[in-house]
Amino acid sequence: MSNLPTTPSSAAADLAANQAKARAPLLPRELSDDELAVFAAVSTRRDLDVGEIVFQHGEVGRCMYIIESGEIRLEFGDDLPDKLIGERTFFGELTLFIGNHARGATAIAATPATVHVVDHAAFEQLMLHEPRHLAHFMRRSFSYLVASEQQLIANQKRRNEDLLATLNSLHLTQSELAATERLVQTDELTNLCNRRGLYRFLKRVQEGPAMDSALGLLLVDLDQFKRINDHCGHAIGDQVLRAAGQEVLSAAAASDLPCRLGGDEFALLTYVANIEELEMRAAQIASAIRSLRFPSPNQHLRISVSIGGGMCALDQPWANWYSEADAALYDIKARGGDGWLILGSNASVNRPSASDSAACVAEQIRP
Ligand SMILES: Nc1nc2c(ncn2[C@@H]2O[C@H](COP(=O)(O)OP(=O)(O)OP(=O)(O)O)[C@@H](O)[C@H]2O)c(=O)[nH]1
Repeated sequence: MSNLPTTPSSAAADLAANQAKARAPLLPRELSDDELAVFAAVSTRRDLDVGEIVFQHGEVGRCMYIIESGEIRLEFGDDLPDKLIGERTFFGELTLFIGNHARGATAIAATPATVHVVDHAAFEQLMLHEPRHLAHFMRRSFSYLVASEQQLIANQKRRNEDLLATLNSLHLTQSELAATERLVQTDELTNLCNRRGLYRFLKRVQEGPAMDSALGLLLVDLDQFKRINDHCGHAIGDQVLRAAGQEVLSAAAASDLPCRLGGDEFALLTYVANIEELEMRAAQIASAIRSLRFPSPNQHLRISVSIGGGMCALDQPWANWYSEADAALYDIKARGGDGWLILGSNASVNRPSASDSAACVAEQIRP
């Protein structure tokens, strides 16, 4: 047991300090003069060197401490900030209230310090002889604990809200990124995939697992489209491109890739059972586009297309079979267009049926 000693300073300075202390409101965990005297009367004093451990995190506690002089650092771990506490402050009190309580922090002397150690026997003495002081001390202590707990819950709630906001913004960024990615792969005029989208699809096809059906490629190019622009204007030209794109789309199944490569060039990558089915797709596109009608200065404008195609040898680089389909397209163009040529099929150059081929764009817009 001990009494709190006075610090070795002048009496005037002590008085001023005491007056200042008397005026300043107590911090929640500071003891009043009365409380200090009551606890000092039943406690033992312990001197600590810098770095000396008072107790360890997780250790079962037996005593509470009051700092007479110096500073103690409480280390809570788990990314929680340390706390530096000073003179008159009490800590480790839960062990007296609860008994066999595991310490929630490690307490270390941050400076040379002296503490009062209040053990269970001392606490029981106080219960008998100083119940009023003890009740007041406990009420204060509980209020502090409840407030800390509420603060902890509020912090947790705020952290959860922040986390939720971060997740939401991440989600938003992801959808924006996905939308941007879709946009850079989409042709503005027809809404079909553009050349960039086609290359991504080809890469996916070659790197992905093998499919049951075979892949065929059709390259579709409008005949003499430049003349449509020249004679009917760009607006009609755009209308023709949109309508032609729609017909390529109509010939595609959900797993196929219809796209506009640029200008008046379209492509269809399509899963088919065999080359005959690929040929049927080409015929469907050619006659559908041939059936389209547009207003023109002379009379109703008819258009035709040339289509080159072939089956895709997926064990070879895609550039190989792409250039073969392109060569077939060039071939049909060189023979006057308005038809399709599928490499490897029995038929050579095909043309739309006689009923469809009554007119072509060149004749329609000839002055
Ligand atoms: N209206 C319109 N025209 C376009 C667009 N993009 C490209 N063009 C035009 O399409 C025309 C394509 O001309 P060419 O490549 O010579 O093709 P073509 O006239 O069909 O000739 P062939 O293919 O040999 O039959 C060019 O005049 C381009 O200016 C577009 O988005 N809208």
